[in-house]
Amino acid sequence: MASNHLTTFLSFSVILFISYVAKRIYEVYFSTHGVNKELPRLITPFPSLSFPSVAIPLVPSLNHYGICVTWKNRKSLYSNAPLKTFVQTPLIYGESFVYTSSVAAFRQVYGLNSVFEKDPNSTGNSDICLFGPNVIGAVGEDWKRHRRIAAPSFNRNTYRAVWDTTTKVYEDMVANEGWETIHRTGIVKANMITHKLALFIIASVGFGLPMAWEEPIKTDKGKMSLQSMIFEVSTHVIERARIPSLLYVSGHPALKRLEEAYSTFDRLMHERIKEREEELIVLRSTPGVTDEEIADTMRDVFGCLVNARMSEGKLSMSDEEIISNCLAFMFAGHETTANTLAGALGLLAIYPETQDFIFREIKDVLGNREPAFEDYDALVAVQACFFEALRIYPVSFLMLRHATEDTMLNIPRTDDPSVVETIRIKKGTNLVGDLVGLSYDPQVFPDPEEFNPRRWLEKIPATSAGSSLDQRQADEVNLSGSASTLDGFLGFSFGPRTCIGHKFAKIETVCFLANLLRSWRIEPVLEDGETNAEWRARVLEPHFGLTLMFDDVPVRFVRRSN
Ligand code: HEM
Repeated sequence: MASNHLTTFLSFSVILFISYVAKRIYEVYFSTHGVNKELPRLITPFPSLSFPSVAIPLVPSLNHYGICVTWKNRKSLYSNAPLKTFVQTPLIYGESFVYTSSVAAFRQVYGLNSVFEKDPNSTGNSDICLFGPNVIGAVGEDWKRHRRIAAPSFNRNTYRAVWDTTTKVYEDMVANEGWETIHRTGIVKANMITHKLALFIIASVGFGLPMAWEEPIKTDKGKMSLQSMIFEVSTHVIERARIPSLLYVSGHPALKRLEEAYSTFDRLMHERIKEREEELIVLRSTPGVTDEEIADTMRDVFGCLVNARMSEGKLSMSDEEIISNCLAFMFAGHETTANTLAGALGLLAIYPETQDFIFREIKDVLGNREPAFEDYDALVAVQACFFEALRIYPVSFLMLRHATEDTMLNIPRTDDPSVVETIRIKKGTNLVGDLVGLSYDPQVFPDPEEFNPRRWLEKIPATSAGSSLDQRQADEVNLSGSASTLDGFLGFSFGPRTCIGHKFAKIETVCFLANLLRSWRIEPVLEDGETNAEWRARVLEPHFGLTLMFDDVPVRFVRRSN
């Protein structure tokens, strides 16, 4: 009797297995993958943007490159793709994804009136919304509401605060690290200082929570310090979203830390919303106080959100949504800026002549005075250095969308750009904007592995930090489709959902680089007999999560004599 059951069970399992294999074979080899054209295909065990792909160690011989498929294959992925578009087809599990690195396709997918949308349930989007909807994860009308309320927070006052705070953090760093009087520092982990910087700026300019360069992990009352709390919250969003709450009772130290950080963050944010609202009520009822004065008091991004919410009425954004947007800014603004700047410092270390070129520009612009916010515009080579580092390391490397209706993409052929071909795309198809593919396209960026900030010099638009558009105006320009995005530079995306913090990030990095490079030369810390190229391959090979990241980037700062 028992053996009969076993035989039935086994036969049933075999039938299920064969049906699954047959279904996979059909899907892999005979389905259209949502497109009407025969596009080059990359067959991998799983989709790159899926849990198994991230969890299972890489096996390049089986085409299992995980989430860094585009990085690992950046020299070859599009060599047989005349439309700079291919289909990734997973063999074992999951749906196909269409990848494109074509600038023309980017403009259609991310531009105005596109039918391609973010999927609010996709990995990353749903995680980042763990406190509630926010500007990163929301779609449709809900996203418009978040963006409309959040955009005015990114204005000239904010940018000035970014500049001033960055200068202060730089000075704190030099004083606290004991670099004021020395000629040559010890080994500096560039990624550590850039993470600290980015965290401080977002905490201070974002939430009005200034931090000190040296801060203990615990307060004297044994509680987590502000710095540790913000660091924990901004770097462990995925873990917080994914780890089931039941596991927290295990009392594992890492989970305890996470729980403490998130509950403190939640409590602190609620308290601060209340404080800010009370402050605003007093201000608004004070005779003679102008809107400008109110805006000036509510200078940080968080204050602007509370102010905007009060102007529009409570229903416009709940407390949870304000907190969720703050988490979104912390997440989106911390790792991205820190890793781009770490990459820039690493590249500058191995390109001394580029450093000298940038140093000469800084000297020409500033002479011997300190850099000021108004200098941003003139520091073109420093800006170019940032763009080039972001091109080489596009931290936000994949931008996922799905087609909300049947649509098409018109893409010029690489071998004859006068011939434009149409790819019809079915509703529901997943599309990935591949920023690594675009950044390493030799047609757009000749000699793409070369760190060459000069390639951007003529493309940097003549707007200044002082006179430039605030984010609301920038949004309007983007919506009108006339944004003067640097040709081919889409590291901050394009169109209505372009990065809301792009100027925030640029001003922070340009200010930091201008301060650092005017006083110091950066050198790589090489191992015995190591060349700069070997150092680059060892140290500047990124790894990948929701963003592109670096481990230790060991450099040394040597004081410039003039
Ligand atoms: C080097 C630094 C940065 C890079 C490379 C970067 C890149 C990007 C990219 C590519 C997107 C579009 C993603 C997509 O549509 O799938 C984006 C969106 C976004 N970024 Fe950034 N970002 C940076 C810094 C910042 C900063 C400093 C903030 C905030 C303080 C920020 C806040 C956001 C937000 C809120 C969005 C979502 C906008 C929306 O969907 O309307 N980012 N960023």
